[in-house]
Amino acid sequence: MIELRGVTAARGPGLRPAVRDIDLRIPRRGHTAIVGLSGSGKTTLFSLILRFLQPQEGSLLLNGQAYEESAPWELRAKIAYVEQETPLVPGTIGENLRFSHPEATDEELRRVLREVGLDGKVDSLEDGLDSPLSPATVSGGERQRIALARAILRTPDVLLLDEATAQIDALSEAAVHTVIRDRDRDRDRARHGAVVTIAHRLSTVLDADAIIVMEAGRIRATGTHETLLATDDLYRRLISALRINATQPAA
Ligand SMILES: Nc1ncnc2c1ncn2[C@@H]1O[C@H](COP(=O)(O)OP(=O)(O)OP(=O)(O)O)[C@@H](O)[C@H]1O
Repeated sequence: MIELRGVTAARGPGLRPAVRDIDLRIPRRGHTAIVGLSGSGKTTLFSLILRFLQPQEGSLLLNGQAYEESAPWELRAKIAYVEQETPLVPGTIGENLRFSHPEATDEELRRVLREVGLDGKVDSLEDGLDSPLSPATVSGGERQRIALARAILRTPDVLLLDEATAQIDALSEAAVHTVIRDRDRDRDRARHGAVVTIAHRLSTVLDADAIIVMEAGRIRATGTHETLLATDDLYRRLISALRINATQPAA
């Protein structure tokens, strides 16, 4: 479980805090979605959880242990992060997938490629996993799927996913959701660990067990889709901005 206690943090020295007085508990299992307008502090929460940023006030804990008491690598081994704009390393598909886990076998790489629906594409390439990966040859959606495949090579305790805002193809979108929630219980990440998304799509928000609404650096409200729809005006506006019929029942 990740816990933030009274956390206030700025993005740099001399800057005003980007998040203030954050009290948040992310359960060990399940899907937590963060929503909010641009600049409300969603990415800053991820930076804090990843320890890229230190709080000015307050503290963070992972499974009851204060962040300062663990080595950065210990935290990073438990937390996987899928960025919105995934940096690809120059090299082959295999090298990109093995970036954090050089010891992974070809069989393991195939398994995660299958999970994100890229196995067919890789198999169709003459050199398979040894094919060079160039940012010019993969779409934004495929990039995020490669990052996701990399993140799930070893089951992380916490999977942080900053969902792509750019239009991505339907297959990629579906693959991302399947990784969070799979009909196959063994592969359902939210059943085995914590999945935290910065959600930019309706389907992701609807999927969440808990939703956090950020506003101007603070947590404005927390709840399920149904309770927030009934009680929170900003949530309703965010949902309609996602061009959704707010009365549509949760899928
Ligand atoms: N690298 C940075 N340097 C300085 N200020 C920053 C930096 N990144 C974000 N901020 C500021 O911190 C505040 C919170 O930004 P943050 O990126 O966490 O919001 P967000 O909700 O993730 O927004 P978006 O949806 O646009 O990514 C904003 O006022 C923003 O201008």
